[in-house]
Amino acid sequence: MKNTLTVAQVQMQVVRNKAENIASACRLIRRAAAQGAELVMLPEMFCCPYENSAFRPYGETFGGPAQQALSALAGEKKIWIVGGSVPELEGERVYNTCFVYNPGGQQVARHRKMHLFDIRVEGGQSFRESDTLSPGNDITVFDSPWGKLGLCICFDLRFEELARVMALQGVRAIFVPAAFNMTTGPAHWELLFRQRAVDNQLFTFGTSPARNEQETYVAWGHSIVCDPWGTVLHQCGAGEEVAVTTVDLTRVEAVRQQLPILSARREDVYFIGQKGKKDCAI
Ligand SMILES: O=C(O)CCC(=O)C(=O)O
Repeated sequence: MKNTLTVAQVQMQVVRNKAENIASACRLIRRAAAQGAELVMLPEMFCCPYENSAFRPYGETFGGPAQQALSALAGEKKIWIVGGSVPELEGERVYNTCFVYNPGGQQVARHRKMHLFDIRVEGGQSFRESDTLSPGNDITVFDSPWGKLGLCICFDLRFEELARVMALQGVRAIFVPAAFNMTTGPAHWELLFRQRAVDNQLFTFGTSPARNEQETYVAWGHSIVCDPWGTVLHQCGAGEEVAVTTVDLTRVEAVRQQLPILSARREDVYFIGQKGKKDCAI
């Protein structure tokens, strides 16, 4: 198993033209590959404005143009690509989906966002993804030369159970294409990435679009990498950036050994209801 991983996070500016977004993503992925990235990661909805009215018209079925471009580029550059997310059309439904490609250009994972982002913060951000999107129902973990890796999309990160299940399945890093906003970004972005990293003693990578003040939904930016100790190894600003970070994955096993919290959990008492009779999953 490889222990050193160089990741590039493409914090790109998303515009209103889908083809232009795909072209920008490819241009920045090429730049990342030239800088030595072994795995390149894009933001949530990298080829679509983050807007309910846009998800269906910008969407694509399985094997659509954004997916084809990323698969071809992964094969050409012999890199891994965690392809942010795209609106994926299937029948009447639209999913917020992340596809992952290996250096052979094969799609090796697909995560459909499981928790839809429906919030209404007084005096701040409102959004209802469930007006247009359907939730996925599967936890996504995939094999790589660096061991098992996990995926979740933006709001999914708020659900500690999801990250915990992935950690218990053995993942060493969780990749999170995301687009927090100007209300929840400053309040919770860094906190959540550090929190999931510390709780589960693994790396977290969050990649956001660059901020665009003209858009209806203004992304926070601040793409981030946290290590299993909760240290922020890199955090971008708000503008367009390709951030390249090399991590030492043996930190996962080292921290788990030095501070053994995962192995010290008391599963025998973590349940709600009568002792010995688990009637509520946690
Ligand atoms: O959880 C948040 O604050 C932001 C989530 C979000 O923007 C999303 O799920 O797309």
